[in-house]
Amino acid sequence: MTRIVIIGGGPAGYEAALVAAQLGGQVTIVEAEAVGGACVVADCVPSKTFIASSDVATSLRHGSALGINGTLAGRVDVDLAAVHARVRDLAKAQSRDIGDGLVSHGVRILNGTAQLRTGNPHVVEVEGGESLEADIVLIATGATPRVVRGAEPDGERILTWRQVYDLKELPEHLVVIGSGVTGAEFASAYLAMGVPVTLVSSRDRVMPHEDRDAAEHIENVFTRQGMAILSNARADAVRRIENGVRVELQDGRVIEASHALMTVGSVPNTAGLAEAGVELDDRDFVAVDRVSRTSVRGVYAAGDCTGVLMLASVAAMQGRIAMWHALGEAVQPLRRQTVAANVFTDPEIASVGLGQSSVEAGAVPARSVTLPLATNARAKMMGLTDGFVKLFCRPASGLVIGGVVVAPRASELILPIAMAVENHLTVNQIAQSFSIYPSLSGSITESARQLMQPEFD
Ligand SMILES: Cc1cc2nc3c(=O)[nH]c(=O)nc-3n(C[C@H](O)[C@H](O)[C@H](O)COP(=O)(O)OP(=O)(O)OC[C@H]3O[C@@H](n4cnc5c(N)ncnc54)[C@H](O)[C@@H]3O)c2cc1C
Ligand SMILES: NC(=O)c1ccc[n+]([C@@H]2O[C@H](COP(=O)([O-])OP(=O)(O)OC[C@H]3O[C@@H](n4cnc5c(N)ncnc54)[C@H](O)[C@@H]3O)[C@@H](O)[C@H]2O)c1
Repeated sequence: MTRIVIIGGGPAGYEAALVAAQLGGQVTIVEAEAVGGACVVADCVPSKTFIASSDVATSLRHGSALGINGTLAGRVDVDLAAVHARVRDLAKAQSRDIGDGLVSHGVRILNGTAQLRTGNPHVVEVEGGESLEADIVLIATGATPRVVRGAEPDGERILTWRQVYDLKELPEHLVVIGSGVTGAEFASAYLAMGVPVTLVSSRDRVMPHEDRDAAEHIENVFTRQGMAILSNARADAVRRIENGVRVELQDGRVIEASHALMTVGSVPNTAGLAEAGVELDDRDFVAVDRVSRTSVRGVYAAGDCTGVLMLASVAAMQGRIAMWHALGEAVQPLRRQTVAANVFTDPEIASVGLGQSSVEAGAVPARSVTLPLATNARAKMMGLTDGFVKLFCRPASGLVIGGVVVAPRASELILPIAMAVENHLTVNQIAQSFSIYPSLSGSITESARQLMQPEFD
């Protein structure tokens, strides 16, 4: 039996474990905190659960435009203790369910911090516990919030995104520092809950890695809803002052607020690996190829510790690919161009495949169309004025190569475009598919129709 030791029980680790157990491996997961990983107990699952509550606040406010008054003069009443208890309970239950699933598949779970010693066999030492010999090791140790010197989180007023669920009251004024996806999502959620938000953005626009039109669209929505966005602004220091925080920007500007939320990115949990002979890249992520192999034979790595695309779905796929490869199954290398991703702001941004920046950089020739949601019959009925659908296809063949949806629940609307990209469908094939009338997805078939080429073209 192949002995497989997996370090880290997040999506990369637990999905890999399920595949390896299914293929007959003898599998042990060593996890320092809780099964499910930071994804389930601290990052993705808690934030999306929190956002589910802020979405309700948004709907209540939006109701008055449709003749339903659920709020008092636009104010919503947030029971923060109940919101946070729900976040914690759901994360715990999810962690428990994943643990139960692993055990029922025969996976052994050990609690503790693991240290890798490479060799033949490899040895994984669990702090204060066993030494495990392994034929195959998967490093799936994830990442940790980055700390800016001079702006160290204290868990009370200066917070990481993992600490917000300990707050007893909503901030009177929240400064969110860093406008990547994490910053944008929290800024959006707190704004919906009625908190005055200032967003400190180091670039000239928020979410610099997202589709430019989508990011600008969301920035306009944020501003219209009363968020203050400071562009080209880097925080140098965040200090405690009486009853609040003082944020000092590099250009001399100062913001005083009740709380600061640091969303300035993550650093990989890869301490000790270079010493074990595992090659790291210049940012300390584990260097891997497209089937998750590291520089050491028999040692694979997956998920955030590789920095490939820091998404739970990608972590899980990298983990599965590692085990399929290690255990001799046919395997398709990771294809970044088919990965769908979603930003859970209000409205959401979902995207897949090649986008505007690749087209503008001349990396790929494409035709595209952008349909504002305001032209969609269902959107009109729902009182939606923001959002759009954008579709990209090859100029001659009409092959769908990418798309962006900005809409409420865009995460649910992107799938037909993701399927088209994955399965090499053309705009004609999407255009000929029935969408429901009236529906937001009708804008996807409509944009495909607008991109259709006559047969003789
Ligand atoms: C705020 C936020 C929201 C997010 N929302 C989404 C989203 O909506 N959708 C999405 O797809 N992605 C989202 N992500 C990204 C997603 O959370 C990560 O991509 C995912 O957690 C990566 O999984 P992983 O298995 O690599 O690592 P993790 O989930 O971080 O798990 C790694 C585990 O390894 C353990 N570990 C570390 N070192 C050791 C050691 N030496 N010994 C033993 N155990 C160890 C840790 O305790 C941890 O439990 C979000 C991220 C953040 C920060
Ligand atoms: N919905 C989702 O799928 C989801 C949600 C959250 C995070 N993630 C993933 O996690 C990864 C990390 O995202 P993130 O947003 O946490 O980090 P990030 O690194 O993408 O963004 C951090 C931002 O903070 C800025 N910054 C750094 N120091 C600063 C300072 N001193 N002052 C002001 N700004 C500063 C950076 O320039 C950057 O724009 C991404 O790959 C993202 O896709 C995904």
